[in-house]
Amino acid sequence: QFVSLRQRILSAVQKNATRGDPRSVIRAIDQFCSQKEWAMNVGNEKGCILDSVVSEVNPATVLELGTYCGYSTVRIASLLPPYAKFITLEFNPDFAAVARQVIAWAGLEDKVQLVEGASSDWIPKIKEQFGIKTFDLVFLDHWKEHYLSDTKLMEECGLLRKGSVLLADNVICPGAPDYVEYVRSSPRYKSHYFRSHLEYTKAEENLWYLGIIE
Ligand SMILES: O=C(NCc1cccc(CNc2ccc3[nH]ncc3c2)c1)c1cc(-c2ccc(F)cc2)cc(O)c1O
Ligand SMILES: [Mg+2]
Repeated sequence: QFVSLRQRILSAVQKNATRGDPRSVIRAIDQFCSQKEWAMNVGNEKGCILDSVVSEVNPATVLELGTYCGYSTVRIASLLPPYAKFITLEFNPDFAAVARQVIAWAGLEDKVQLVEGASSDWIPKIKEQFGIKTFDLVFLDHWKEHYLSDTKLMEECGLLRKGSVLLADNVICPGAPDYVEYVRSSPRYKSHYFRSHLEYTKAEENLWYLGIIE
């Protein structure tokens, strides 16, 4: 019968990765997606940039918008200090179901809270629901047309502070032009982009890094 791509990714992890070993989970997904079927994980090239930003910020609080199969979730969670609070938001229940199992296979289920629902519903509730004041790091990797509205919503909800770092995937492909325009022209942001490639391809891509200066 039909097996979805996300199920095939999960099977590749369960077959080829060692339980409790996050690096083997990342390697198994990257091998599957570069040798068998493309999937929209951030991938290893951009993943290394993500790793360096996480290590540099060394965040106590992290928000990820767009869990998908949990690839970037595992990369981030494996680098966090033990006291860190990490929330990842996924709208699609099927993606969330696979991500939970991938995160568990990596042995990181205690490091991250996967929340199912829409960012616009959840962002206003995060402070009270999770006891979080502001986020040190936000990784945007969900619907590209929601990057700008959700960034503004996070600002309005007081979830960003001087020094908060937003890291946005796919600002070129598929692209988030309104978001890039807004943060580049806003005096409140110091922005920087990392040249890279679309996951598992040679297509040009950028990861957009911005520090909130205020
Ligand atoms: O579109 C993308 N990803 C977002 C996405 C996509 C589908 C479903 C969801 C459902 N998950 C979801 C939704 C709303 C949400 N609100 N809060 C959480 C949350 C979670 C999310 C994407 C596409 C490409 C790509 C495709 C094709 C191509 F040719 C080149 C490039 C590459 C990427 O790296 C990408 O990240
Ligand atoms: Mg992406």
